[in-house]
Amino acid sequence: MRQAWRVADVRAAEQSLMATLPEGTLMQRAAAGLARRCALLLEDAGGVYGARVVLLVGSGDNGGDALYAGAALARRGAQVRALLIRPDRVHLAGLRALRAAGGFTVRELPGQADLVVDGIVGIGASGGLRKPAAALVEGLGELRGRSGRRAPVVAVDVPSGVAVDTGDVPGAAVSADVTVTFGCLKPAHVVGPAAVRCGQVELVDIGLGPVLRADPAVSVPDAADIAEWWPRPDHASDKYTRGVVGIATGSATYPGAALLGVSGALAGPTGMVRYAGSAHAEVVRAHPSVVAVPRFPDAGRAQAWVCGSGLGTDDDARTTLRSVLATALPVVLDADALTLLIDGKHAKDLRRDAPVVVTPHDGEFKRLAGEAPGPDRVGAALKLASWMNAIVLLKGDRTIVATPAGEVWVNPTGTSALATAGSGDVLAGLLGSLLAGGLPAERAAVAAAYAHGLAGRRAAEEGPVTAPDIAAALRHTVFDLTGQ
Ligand SMILES: NC(=O)C1=CN([C@@H]2O[C@H](COP(=O)(O)OP(=O)(O)OC[C@H]3O[C@@H](n4cnc5c(N)ncnc54)[C@H](O)[C@@H]3O)[C@@H](O)[C@H]2O)[C@@H](O)CC1
Repeated sequence: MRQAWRVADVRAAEQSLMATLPEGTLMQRAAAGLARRCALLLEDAGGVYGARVVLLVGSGDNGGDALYAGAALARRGAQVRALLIRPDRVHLAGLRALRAAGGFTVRELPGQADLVVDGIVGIGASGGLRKPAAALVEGLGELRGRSGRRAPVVAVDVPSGVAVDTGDVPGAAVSADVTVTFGCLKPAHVVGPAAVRCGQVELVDIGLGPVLRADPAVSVPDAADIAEWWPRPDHASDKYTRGVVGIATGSATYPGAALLGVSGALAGPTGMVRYAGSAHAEVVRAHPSVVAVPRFPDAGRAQAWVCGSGLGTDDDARTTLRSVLATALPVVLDADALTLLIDGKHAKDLRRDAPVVVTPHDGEFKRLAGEAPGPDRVGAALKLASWMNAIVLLKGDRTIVATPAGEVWVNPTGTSALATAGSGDVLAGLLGSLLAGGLPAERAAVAAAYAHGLAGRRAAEEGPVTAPDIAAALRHTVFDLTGQ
């Protein structure tokens, strides 16, 4: 897994590390790593010697990093030009180093470049990018160099203009091909529209790890985490010990929601799927292995329930939701179940010991929380999790999982292929199966989002994606992840 820390925690760690080191050591380490990555890019595009490098240099230490890295490239024969955003406020030692290496300053963006280094602003940024930097970043992607190739943009620490702690992009901002960051990841590298602006993120070790004492702001799972967590049967397993998941979604009016939830659940680790609801006949016809009944009280035992999508919002739906919440089992609430929560009539039902996972998209989030997630999606998800005492899976390009205890995960496998009707039903079913299979609720939510994203990508390889394609791709995805 990867983890990201907030600016205040990074600053505290840097300060305690700097106190033990000769002045400037950290910047030298950062600049060396930055220069190395820039040189690799130039080597791929005709070599460092003779390459035209443009540095965009802001007034803080981020600009200092760019200047020192520029000096290192100039020593290898690159033609390095620095455009100073505020010539009256520049990292003087960095500028001296650049000049001593043969680099020089320019007043305007040159017409040609083989590489652009964005050192306008780093973790010291506040608010959106200000003039004149804002105007400067507009045309960056157009610069071309030797053999007409577009000049890659390398962001120093973070792309200038992004909100580092939230991943928001409030205005003009750099879109980087590569972001070279120092010490640890920050939230902007992994969440929100900023993450897309980072391009490929490369972490340079400057020795921060041992002094980074604060809890991370967000964690990002990788395939190894999901493989480790995924419940697997062993020689002693039977259909009951693997867990039984119950699906209370869909209706005679919306049987599709039931079928999709069930198909998501069938791709999970449980040994049996039960269904309770008025789409029972359709469910059995499509999935003969499912034990389906019309009413929740007749459903039999399960280890987790999924309730919501396609259920409707009438009295019967309310009764089902109330019954599901009255169990002592982990529960996933989606779609119509979330709508039923909005009037507060189920506040008492939500006071339960077993976990509740809610899976809103932005519209549902707004109705549940009373306001849209806004620019700080992690903060918003955490607030709702704490308020509802539930795990919140906030759907999006980078789906967020937030817990009432303050943990946050961001899913890295999202794809626009998942933005299709019924996709969330498949996710909820899979999540229910992981819960019933015994995973702690936040891990079940993280693992479900991860596998769901991979399945969406896999399905997209074969053409336009519908929800049944995602469910079908899940089986292969789970096999790839777990070997089973
Ligand atoms: N602190 C450390 O130990 C290290 C810091 N390093 C670098 O230092 C950076 C942080 O340096 P600073 O604290 O000097 O801060 P920055 O260089 O990120 O930014 C500070 C400057 O940017 C201007 N600024 C702020 N918001 C702006 C906006 N919205 N539009 C335009 N200009 C804006 C401010 O006027 C200020 O002068 C890191 O991102 C990293 O690149 C690295 O050298 C590694 C070590």
